[in-house]
Amino acid sequence: MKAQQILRDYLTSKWYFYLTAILFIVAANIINSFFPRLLGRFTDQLDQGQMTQPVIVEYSLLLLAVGVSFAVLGGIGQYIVVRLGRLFEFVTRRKLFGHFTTLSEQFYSKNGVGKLLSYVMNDVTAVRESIAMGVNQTTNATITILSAMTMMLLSSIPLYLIGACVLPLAAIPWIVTGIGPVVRKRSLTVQDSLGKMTEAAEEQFGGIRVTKKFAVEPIMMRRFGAAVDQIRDNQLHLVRVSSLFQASIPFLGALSLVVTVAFGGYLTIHDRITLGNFVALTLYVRMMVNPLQQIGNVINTMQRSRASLERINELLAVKPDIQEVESSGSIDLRHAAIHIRNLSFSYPDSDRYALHNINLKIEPGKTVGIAGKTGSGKTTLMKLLLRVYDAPRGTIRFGEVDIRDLSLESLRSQISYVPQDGFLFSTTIRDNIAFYHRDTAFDRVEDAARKAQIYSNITEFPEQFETKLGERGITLSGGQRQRTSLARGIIKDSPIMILDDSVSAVDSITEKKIINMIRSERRNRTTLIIAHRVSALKHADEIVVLDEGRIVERGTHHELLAHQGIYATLHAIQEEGNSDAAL
Ligand SMILES: Nc1ncnc2c1ncn2[C@@H]1O[C@H](COP(=O)(O)OP(=O)(O)OP(=O)(O)O)[C@@H](O)[C@H]1O
Repeated sequence: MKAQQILRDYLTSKWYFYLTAILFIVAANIINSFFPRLLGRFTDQLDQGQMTQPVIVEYSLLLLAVGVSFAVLGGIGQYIVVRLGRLFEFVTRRKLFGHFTTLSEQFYSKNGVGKLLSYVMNDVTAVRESIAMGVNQTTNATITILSAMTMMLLSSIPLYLIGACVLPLAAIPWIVTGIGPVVRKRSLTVQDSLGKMTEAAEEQFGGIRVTKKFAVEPIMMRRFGAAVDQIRDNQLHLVRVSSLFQASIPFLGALSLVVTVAFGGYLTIHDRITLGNFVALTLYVRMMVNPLQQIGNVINTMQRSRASLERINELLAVKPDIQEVESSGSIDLRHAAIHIRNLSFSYPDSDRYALHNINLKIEPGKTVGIAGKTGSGKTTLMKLLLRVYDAPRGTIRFGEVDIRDLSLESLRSQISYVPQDGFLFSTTIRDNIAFYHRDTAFDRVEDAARKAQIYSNITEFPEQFETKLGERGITLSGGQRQRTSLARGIIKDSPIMILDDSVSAVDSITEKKIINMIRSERRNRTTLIIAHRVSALKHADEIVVLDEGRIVERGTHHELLAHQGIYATLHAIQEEGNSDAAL
């Protein structure tokens, strides 16, 4: 995507509104340029002793008409431009958010949430400001300068005088092109450090509970302080150069006025120009300084927002890691066996295999338990089944269809994945459980809550299922969160269910009830259970044990106990724990 793509598309789609706004601003400025001319004439009549009461009234009304027309027409033009700028902000944020939803886990593990927020907030605002300002002030300035020049040329002010007066202003474009790129570069650094600060803030707020429990607030303050200091340094670096830029333009304006007053004044006292023309000339030169300053501001802002625009466009150009093939289709996973053949996988930025040569066939309707130490690859295997990451082609099939030939919608809508720490949204418990279909009947929500053994907890809250969670509501305990997330998985009622350590935070009695419920609910439907506790796995049709990414044991509970390997050791330790607890 080209650097200016999103902006160009927007401007092209709204060109007629922009044109209307520009016409209003042009008309306002042309009318405004009559101001000095009227005052010049007024001065001449005053000078020649022709001033009468009706003339004063006439000039006052004319000046009033100029002022009102300028305000009304300019106001309308400005309103349209500002409105369009806001619309751009809205459209771009929606587009960015829509794009974020297509990007994969890998993208999010590389880009912190704070950085992405900074794109959506700071960068979009910077571009919006620059378009509104750009159109408004550029039109204002260009027309004011052109009409001032035209008016000067149409009056009987000598050309050499006009030339001498506007000469200092000619240096402005030279300054603009010289300093502009420096402003842009420094502003890119500022935006980067703003992104880093948002990222740091996001992490600090996210981890505030841990920080407090470890009483390490000073360390966190120092770290955050470092991010803020970095911004200050970068901002000052930018301010130095942009202030120099801003200050040099009024200086040149003042220089023009000095020339006008000195040279124009000299010619006036020698009767080479009229007093009225001298007044008009001074006003015209004065009138041109502001627009020139505006042009400088616009260019300054544009340079800054260009950096933001580049970042937005780069982000929109990021392709999702997981791509669907054009011919992707859907199959009914209820009757499809899962075939995993010679599957080896390493994460994109890692040089070691997370899974080695996995071979596993899961017949439809069977329950498979997966055990293994932490880091042995259990979740990775599940991520590959959900295509959070892509497994090499040919290594995972559902029935006869390669996973890569299935549409993501078909695959993911038929798998219910319950992670160990399911994220709950800041909405009601009901909406969290009915996440997959918000309009699910209430009795089904209640039923799922009962099955997940969370019903009685929910009904104890004053607002029961309508209780809000998160920032504006209550905080659930770890075990309650896990069971709410389990209810969300149960209600989906999918052909395949994956419980990824989903009952690790509940007590053994509740775990037993949940496992029994899963066994009866999911009879004849494929279920994969990852667990560290043997009690959650022992009823599975087959149990596989992973170690360092390899399947090292497989069989039923009894076969594995007889095998006297890792599983049997795990069982022995846990049994011992239970009997210790019983003593
Ligand atoms: N996004 C990632 N990028 C790189 N390496 C990863 C990523 N996620 C996991 N790993 C690595 O892959 C290996 C397997 O991790 P995985 O999460 O599958 O283990 P696990 O068996 O599910 O562990 P646990 O029981 O603790 O959940 C680990 O060495 C881990 O560090």
